[in-house]
Amino acid sequence: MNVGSNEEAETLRHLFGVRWPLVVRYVEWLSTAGLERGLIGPAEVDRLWERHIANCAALAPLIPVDQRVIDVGSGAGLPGIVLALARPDLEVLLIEAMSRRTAFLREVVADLGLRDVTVENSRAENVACTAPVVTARAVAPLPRLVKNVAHLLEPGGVLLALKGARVWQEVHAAEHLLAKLGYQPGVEVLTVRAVAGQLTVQRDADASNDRRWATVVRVIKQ
Ligand SMILES: C[S@@+](CC[C@H](N)C(=O)[O-])C[C@H]1O[C@@H](n2cnc3c(N)ncnc32)[C@H](O)[C@@H]1O
Repeated sequence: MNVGSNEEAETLRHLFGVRWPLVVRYVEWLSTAGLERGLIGPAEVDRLWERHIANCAALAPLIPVDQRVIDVGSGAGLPGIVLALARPDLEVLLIEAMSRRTAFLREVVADLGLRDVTVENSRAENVACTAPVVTARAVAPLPRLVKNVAHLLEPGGVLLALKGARVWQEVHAAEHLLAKLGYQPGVEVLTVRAVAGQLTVQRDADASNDRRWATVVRVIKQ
């Protein structure tokens, strides 16, 4: 198991607490059935902790307590299942368009005993419910994402999208759409990393040269 630097490993253990064995089990699911069924590429198996679990865990400090969260395009459960494991106070709905993937998600949720996680096989555009928090990773470029999830957010609700090195290009392409789609003007770009055993959030730091830094775009609904 390659959890990353000592600091990152310590931070993850602290974050997941007593649920650590469940996270290890989830990683086993990803690297066995997830790989066999094509939800995880072979190249990802050795970097599940660093590139996927740690990256998704970075959303945990950005969500207030006892919230309902809709994770759009969950795929193999990233970030939705990681969030549910890190934050048992959250109620999480995983929306995934591909039935093969939702079958996997349902098996994992049942096996891990995640009673506050629900799985829905649908496209986000066709889902009618709303939540104060919507998350997404690697689902669509920001302009398409803000369009496809606007109806899922309650007034004042927050879209948290994990993004990569091209984040600023996506932000510039999306900014002019926000008012028309009912969002507050302006996009925040946040970076999250492990410092002294805690996940710390910074605004507008340059994350492009350090893959360990998770980059999160935050957009707020009016
Ligand atoms: C590249 S995968 C990323 C999966 C996961 N979020 C991750 O970071 O590993 C994108 C996933 O989003 C799903 N997806 C894309 N557009 C969607 C939509 N409009 N509604 C629901 N799911 C969608 C796809 O079926 C796919 O499983």
